[in-house]
Amino acid sequence: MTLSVSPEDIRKQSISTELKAPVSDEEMQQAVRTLLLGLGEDPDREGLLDTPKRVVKALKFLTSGYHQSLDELLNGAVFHENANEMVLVRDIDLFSSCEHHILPILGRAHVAYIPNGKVIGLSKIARICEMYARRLQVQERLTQQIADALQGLLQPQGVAVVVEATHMCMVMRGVQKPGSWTVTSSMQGVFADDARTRQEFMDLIRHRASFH
Ligand SMILES: Nc1nc2c(ncn2[C@@H]2O[C@H](COP(=O)(O)OP(=O)(O)OP(=O)(O)O)[C@@H](O)[C@H]2O)c(=O)[nH]1
Ligand SMILES: [Zn+2]
Repeated sequence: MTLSVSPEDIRKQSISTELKAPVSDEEMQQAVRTLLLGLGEDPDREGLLDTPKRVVKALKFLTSGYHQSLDELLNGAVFHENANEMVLVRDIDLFSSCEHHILPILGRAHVAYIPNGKVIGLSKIARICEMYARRLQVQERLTQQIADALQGLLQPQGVAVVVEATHMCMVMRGVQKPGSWTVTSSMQGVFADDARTRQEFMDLIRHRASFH
């Protein structure tokens, strides 16, 4: 199996800690301690003693997508197959972090493609979403990166990605609009060129599954 995403592209998908100024966990924890002090808290009270350590651990997990690559998460699960009907994985839960405030973006992704000789393991579609979500993001880029990854890996007839999400930076602070949510999409190939294919995708992401 040959991937059309070059090793160089795949390498660029992950940000190596070696390339960045090395910052120790200790220094990161000190920074959280400073934040706590700035908030008027006492970082030495019992409940906060381990908070710097916990915050650093949590943030590292929430951005662990920087250290993953498509190659690694795919584990070879691209198969030659003569399917040429739409494949859609719907309602993939997404937990990301906005790059402006480092606050949660909570939502769902719907990802479809029409194969062109190759299919991908279904779980890998959710893993691709997760890898890009676990970085500091804007919703538009997250949506585009998911679509570009599938396009690059499969050269399908088309890819469609819709992300529906609510941004805690717009809910809990700032403009404070709890009911608001944002829809972003990336349509490539036949989904961009053919209104009927795009409509079929839009209908499929709206219909109720019979087993629900
Ligand atoms: N396009 C886009 N904007 C986002 C996303 N997440 C957060 N934002 C916006 O980024 C903008 C940052 O604006 P600034 O004025 O620099 O920051 P701010 O003062 O915190 O803005 P407010 O949220 O309006 O209080 C805000 O309008 C956010 O709503 C995203 O995924 N995509
Ligand atoms: Zn934000």
